[in-house]
Amino acid sequence: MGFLKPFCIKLGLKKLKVSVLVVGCAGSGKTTIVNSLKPDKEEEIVPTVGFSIERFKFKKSKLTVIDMSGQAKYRKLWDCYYEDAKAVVFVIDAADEGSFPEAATALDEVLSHPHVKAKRLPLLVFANKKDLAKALSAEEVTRDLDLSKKVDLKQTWQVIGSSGVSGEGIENGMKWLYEKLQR
Ligand SMILES: Nc1nc2c(ncn2[C@@H]2O[C@H](COP(=O)(O)OP(=O)(O)OP(=O)(O)O)[C@@H](O)[C@H]2O)c(=O)[nH]1
Ligand SMILES: [Mg+2]
Repeated sequence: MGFLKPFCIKLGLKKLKVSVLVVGCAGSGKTTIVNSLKPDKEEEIVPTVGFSIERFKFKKSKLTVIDMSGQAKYRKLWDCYYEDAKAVVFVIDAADEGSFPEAATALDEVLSHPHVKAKRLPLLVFANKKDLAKALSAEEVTRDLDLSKKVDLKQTWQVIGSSGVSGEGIENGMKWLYEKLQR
């Protein structure tokens, strides 16, 4: 059945069930992005304590999204979820260049985790808050964080400009991820 599964999913005979891990620095917009994907959107978003698990449909897949807190005191928790994850979403506040060094260190830690390396998990980076005038573009974030050097060439990755507030770029990013997950 293993080799038939991708065909069954493509034909719509079987639903893709995947777990996606959402990480990034505190305040970068992870929960706002996850919330924008949910059919029942929450009015008020507060800093995540520890983590939050959300389950909803995206296209023909059933997504389990693990929205981690970016606060330093909860960072070690991220390590507990790589094993089951099928993809990683890393969110950067593109309007806060001061947060880039911390984001770069956090991303290095993600990419050097044994499960992420061994499974070559697809990595979607949201250069978030693009609605703000001072936000850098996806290309500028890629350059400033030296992403092409950081990410293993064999690992599938993409940087997409997004706004958790307006929703811009999020659907595109998720579509990209969805295509990678079907393989
Ligand atoms: N302008 C703008 N503000 C955003 C955007 N995304 C999130 N925010 C704001 O940024 C703040 C932090 O958003 P959260 O979604 O709580 O950030 P988080 O990454 O989940 O933070 P932690 O849970 O603490 O790790 C909130 O005030 C959001 O309204 C965006 O795309 N544009
Ligand atoms: Mg949060």
